[in-house]
This record gives sequence, C-alpha cells and structure tokens, in this order.
Amino acid sequence: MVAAMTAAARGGVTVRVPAKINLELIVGPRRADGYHDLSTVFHAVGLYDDITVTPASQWAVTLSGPYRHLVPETGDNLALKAARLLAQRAAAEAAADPEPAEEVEEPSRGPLRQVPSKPEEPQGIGPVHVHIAKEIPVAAGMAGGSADAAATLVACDALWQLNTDREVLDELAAELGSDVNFALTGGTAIGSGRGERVAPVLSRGRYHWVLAVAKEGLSTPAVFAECDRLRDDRGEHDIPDPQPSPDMMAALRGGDSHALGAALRNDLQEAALSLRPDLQEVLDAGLEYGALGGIVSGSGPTLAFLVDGPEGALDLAVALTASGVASDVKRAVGPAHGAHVLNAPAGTPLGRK
Ligand SMILES: C[C@](O)(CO)[C@H](O)COP(=O)(O)OP(=O)(O)OC[C@H]1O[C@@H](n2ccc(N)nc2=O)[C@H](O)[C@@H]1O
Ligand SMILES: Nc1ncnc2c1ncn2[C@@H]1O[C@H](COP(=O)(O)OP(=O)(O)OP(=O)(O)O)[C@@H](O)[C@H]1O
Repeated sequence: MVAAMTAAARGGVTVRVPAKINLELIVGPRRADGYHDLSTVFHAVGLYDDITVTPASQWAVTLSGPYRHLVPETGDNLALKAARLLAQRAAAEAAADPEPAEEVEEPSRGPLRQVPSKPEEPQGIGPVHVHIAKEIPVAAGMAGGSADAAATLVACDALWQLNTDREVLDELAAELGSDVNFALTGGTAIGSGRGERVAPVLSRGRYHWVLAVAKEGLSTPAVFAECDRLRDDRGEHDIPDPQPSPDMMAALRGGDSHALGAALRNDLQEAALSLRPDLQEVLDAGLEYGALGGIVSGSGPTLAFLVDGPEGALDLAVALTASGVASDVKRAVGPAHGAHVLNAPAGTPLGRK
C-alpha cells in the first residue's frame, strides 16, 4: 500500500490482481484453431501481483519480487502488450470518432456556425513504465502473466482516464490470452469457450488453500498437447462438449468445503503428472496430511490443497515443508477480488482530491 501511495504521488496508478486456481477444468476436443473448448470453474485466491503504471518517455517494464528473474523485461511481457493494445485501441477509437461539432450562437455574426467541441478524449495516452511487484509464481498454472495483463489494462484505463466499456476491455483481454478475462472479474466464476467467456456462478463460502509451488514451471501448450496425446493413445476420439458438473455446482451453492474437496476435477492433471511424475508424491502427501482435496492448478505444476480453515492450512503447510516434498509452500484464501485500483494520482476520478 505504501508503494501504491508513492506511485500515486509520482503520477502513477497501482492495480492489485489475484492468482487463480481452477476448481474444475473439463477439457473438450481440440479445435481447428489449436485451442480446446473448456468448461472451467475459476477461483481467485489471495496471492497478488501489484502493477504500477507511470507515464514515461518510452515503453518499459521492470519487475521486483521473488520470481522476477523468470519473466521477460522486454516487449514480450504480457503486461506491456496489454498497455500497448489499450493505447492502440484508444487511438483507433479517437480517429474513428472525431470530435463532434456543436452548434453555437455567435453574437457578433448572428447566424449559427459549427465549431469543434472541447475534446472529451483524455490527454496523455502514450508510453508508460509498467512495474510488476511479482508474488504470483511463474509458469505455475496460476495465470500470473494473464493477471498482469488484466491489471495493466485496468491501470492504463485509469491513468489515461479512458473509462473504457467493460465489453471493450473484455475484447482486449481475450486477445491477450484465455485467462485474462477472469483476472478482470475475480471471485468464483464459470469459464467457457477457450476460457475467455466468463459468467458468474452461484457460490458461497470462503475457502482455505495450501499451494505447493514447484521449482520449475510447466508450459501451458505442452500440457494441452500431452492431454491430446494421452487421449489419442487411448483411442479416445469422441470427447464430449465440456459442461459444468452438477456435483461442483451443488458444492459451491452449499458453500460446503468437504463437498468441494470431493468435487475438485482437472482434466489436465493426468497430462501434468505425465510430464512431471514427481508431483504425484506431493499430491499424495498433501492428501495423507489431511487435505479435504488436492488438485493440479490449471496446467500445473502448482498443487492446490483445500483445507478446513486457517489452522488446517498452517498445519498442512508445515507438514509439507517439514517432509521435504515441497520447498515453496504458500497459503491463500479464496475467493479474492479481480483486478482493482489501489491508488491513483490526485485529481483523477479514482484519485484523492
Ligand atoms: C490452463 C488454463 O490456465 C486454465 O484456466 C488456461 O486454459 C490457459 O490459459 P492461457 O495461459 O491464458 O492460455 P493462452 O495464452 O490463451 O494459450 C496458450 C496455449 O495454450 C493452449 N490452450 C489454451 C487455452 C485453451 N482453452 N486451449 C488450449 O489448447 C493452446 O496451445 C494455446 O496456444
Ligand atoms: N507479466 C508476466 N508475468 C508472468 N509471466 C509472463 C509475463 N509476461 C510473459 N510471461 C511469460 O509467460 C509464460 C507463462 O507464465 P505464467 O506465469 O503466465 O504461466 P501460467 O501461470 O502457467 O499461465 P496459465 O495459468 O495462464 O496457463 C512464462 O514463460 C513467462 O516468462
């Protein structure tokens, strides 16, 4: 928060964005465009990246935090792509929709004449410096890059005072990646299409999670490809269209963590374990030490264990660490809010007066 206030004083906007896990991930057949239709239940958890955007003379991105060395500080960074995409969109809209002329009465000449109205478009759309305080593990199946992209859209929108329609933000989010739309939304929500169509789901309760983060990440395309390969090897060709499961919907409606633990499902889990067999030992240990359920998060390799409260979370985190099967163990509570502004410069709609 102090960093956010300092950023605001320098004319920057800071946005906080959560990591996600997938409580359910049902993978349909591979589509002609290479993606897979999904039915997923996204769940945002309280493990956050903070993104600060500040006006700059050229586009730039920097990182801090324990995972900073794993993320490019170049134009490949998804956050920088998001900032440029929003700038391009705003410029295109301004060009397509030139300032409307308005009629005014000019007393000296009598008749009405046309003059351009005062520009409504915000000034100063241009290069920004994006700083990512990174706490979300990288290539971990927790949508860290997507979270940064979503946060940057929200931060630049606030910085440039664009007030972009949610529909347009969603369009840009989908262009950046399948998980970006959910990072804008947060909470617990159903994802369909390739994951970019996000809709609310009736859910109650707060859930406590223990996350076992692996040292080395997994590539999302490689895990989907392994899922296809395993299905082909088994001769599974008639993959049904993915649908949310009644058990998961009932568990969420009831807010019952035991029912939720039993309903956790991830169709990418087998593929992630096939590529990283060492994860099975950690999964078994978590369940043995009392988790209500355990699952590979998204495309992995992070493992998410559901426990029945904060004490259970501490006990499991200690047990997993002490047993030596997992070196980086975190605790988080869900659901968490989607990308939200922490602080904005004075004088802007979101800033202090
Ligand atoms: C595994 C999940 O995290 C579950 O939420 C997502 O499906 C992955 O979302 P993401 O990382 O934002 O993925 P994208 O950047 O859109 O796609 C990366 C690659 O993952 C594969 N991919 C992704 C999403 C999807 N529905 N089907 C796919 O097959 C494709 O090979 C794609 O080229
Ligand atoms: N801002 C960013 N934050 C994290 N990774 C980024 C970012 N920009 C680009 N990347 C790259 O994207 C790749 C995937 O990282 P990310 O942390 O998003 O994976 P993930 O959590 O497995 O994604 P998902 O769960 O959405 O499939 C990494 O190789 C990373 O270097």
